[in-house]
Amino acid sequence: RAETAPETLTDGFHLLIDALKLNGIETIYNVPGIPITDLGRYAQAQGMRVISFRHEQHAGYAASVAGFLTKMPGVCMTVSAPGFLNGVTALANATTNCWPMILISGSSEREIVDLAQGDYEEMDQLAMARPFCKAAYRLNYAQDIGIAVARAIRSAVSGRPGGVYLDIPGAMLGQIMDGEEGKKSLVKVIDPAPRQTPSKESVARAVNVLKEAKRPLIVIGKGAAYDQSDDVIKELVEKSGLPFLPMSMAKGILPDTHPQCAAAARSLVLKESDAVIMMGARINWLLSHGKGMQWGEPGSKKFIQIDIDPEEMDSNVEIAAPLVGDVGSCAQALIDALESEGIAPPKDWLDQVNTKATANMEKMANKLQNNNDPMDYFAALGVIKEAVNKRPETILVNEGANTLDMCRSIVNIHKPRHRIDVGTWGVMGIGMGAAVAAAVETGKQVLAVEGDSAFGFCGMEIETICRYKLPVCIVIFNNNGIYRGDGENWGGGDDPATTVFVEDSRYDMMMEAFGGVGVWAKNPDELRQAIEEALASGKPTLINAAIDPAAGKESGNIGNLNPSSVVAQA
Ligand SMILES: Cc1ncc(Cn2c(C)c(CCOP(=O)(O)OP(=O)(O)O)sc2=O)c(N)n1
Ligand SMILES: [Mg+2]
Repeated sequence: RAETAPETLTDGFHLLIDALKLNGIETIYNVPGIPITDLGRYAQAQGMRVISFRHEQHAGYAASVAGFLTKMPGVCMTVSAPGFLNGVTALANATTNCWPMILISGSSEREIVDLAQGDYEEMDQLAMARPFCKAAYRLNYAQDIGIAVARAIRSAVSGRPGGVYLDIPGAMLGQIMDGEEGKKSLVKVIDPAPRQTPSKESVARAVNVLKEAKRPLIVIGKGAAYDQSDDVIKELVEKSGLPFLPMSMAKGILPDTHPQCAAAARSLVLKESDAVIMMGARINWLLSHGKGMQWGEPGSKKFIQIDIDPEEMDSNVEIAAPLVGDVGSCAQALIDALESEGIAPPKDWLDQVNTKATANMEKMANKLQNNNDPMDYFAALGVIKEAVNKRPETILVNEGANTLDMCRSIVNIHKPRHRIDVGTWGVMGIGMGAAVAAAVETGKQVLAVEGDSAFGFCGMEIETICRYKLPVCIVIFNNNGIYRGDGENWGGGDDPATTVFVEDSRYDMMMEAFGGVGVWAKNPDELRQAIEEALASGKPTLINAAIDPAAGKESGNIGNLNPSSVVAQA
């Protein structure tokens, strides 16, 4: 084969890039290193966007958020063993969130791994990845790249989306083959995530439940946001006249200011509703598994569940009307069926919900207009709320405990997929990877509202944000603590047991070190001014917002999940 003229030759490096590009994947989120450094260079040379991070976990979070935003698998590329393991956290988080992502990691040759002969960064990565993802494949031959990439894409986005691992031994990249043969070996995936329509019987069953309901509710989950069937969802909500409760990353499919939004009356609608449509929302810990006092008397409501995965049904509570299919197809089927049944909207119930929601919003509004010194969460979030209301195109990224829980209920979202947060796991450290992906994939301005502890998990990526000059404004709610410190030692003291950070840490100076704009905001007016300038300029900015350490509560709204010790209290 040596006599073949070089220009007709290809190799594993170039076939992998060709396969990704053939399937519309234009961006790789990575950390370069052996054996994938040249792969990244060749990808750039062939016009792909290669975004290099400081740690693979955040490259992986970025890839998974790209998957959530685009319905195409985000690609994270890492070196072997430690780099692969750093990416696995993001791969597992993507799978838990049902976001499509492909982790491509360089690896050692099988024959060395299987004899445990101690290769550079040797690890049986394929075996290690399997428990944390939807599917895992290993490439041994360059001619298989086309089919392997096709399989990885289809596994990532079909059915319930999730993380997929693709293991690429270094030697495979260097394998050569005839250029024409190589081209023929590539596969363009056809219809990787086919629409799945619900059966007529299942739709009729769901309509029967709604016919008897006096106080129905729609809970909209991030699965519905992912589905991008925004108009159909809006039509179902508005034609049915039902109140809707958006889960945090479903906010904005219909604006939080919509007259049927029940977010501000969450306790009322969960307790009093007698039929609940779960739309791309799983009944898991985020909804107390559908049990307990917040759901009213046991058996007091019937559940209709829309999910792409039939096995999700009855996972926590009995589902009276399972609707298996993609959100868009199920919503359309319900619209058609409700129209033919002529079910009247539950006007009295909606008025009751609206009255409660309006009263709660007024109560909250009064708390947001304060100039307390030191600043508290309410005042700081009042500024964030105004800023997003003024620029609804801004994509909000959010993590922390109080910073997360209070922001979720106070800051309105007006557009679909414009709020990205900690997802199903409640993982800290998602923020900077999410901010990079949101800016890179959409080109929009990003506002990342971070607890100071949460920021600590991903803070080094501000250098990545500055290096690519991304339109990201980071606001750190700096209450000097992972929560609030441990009470009696509040103030930092010299007791190492405290969970208090260095008081008044100057995170803003970190940003200036990388050429970004750094601001220390000590009151709502300074915070407002700094955010306004950042969103107007689009410059990478970090605003260090001083928050009263005594504000908020440990673990935000989920402190009840902590086990308690009887002995300690004795
Ligand atoms: C990877 C990881 N580690 C630890 C936690 C536990 N955790 C941690 C460490 C939080 C930080 C809260 O502190 P913060 O400064 O980010 O927010 P507030 O001070 O505003 O509450 S919130 C939370 O659930 C987590 N969720 N994820
Ligand atoms: Mg904090």
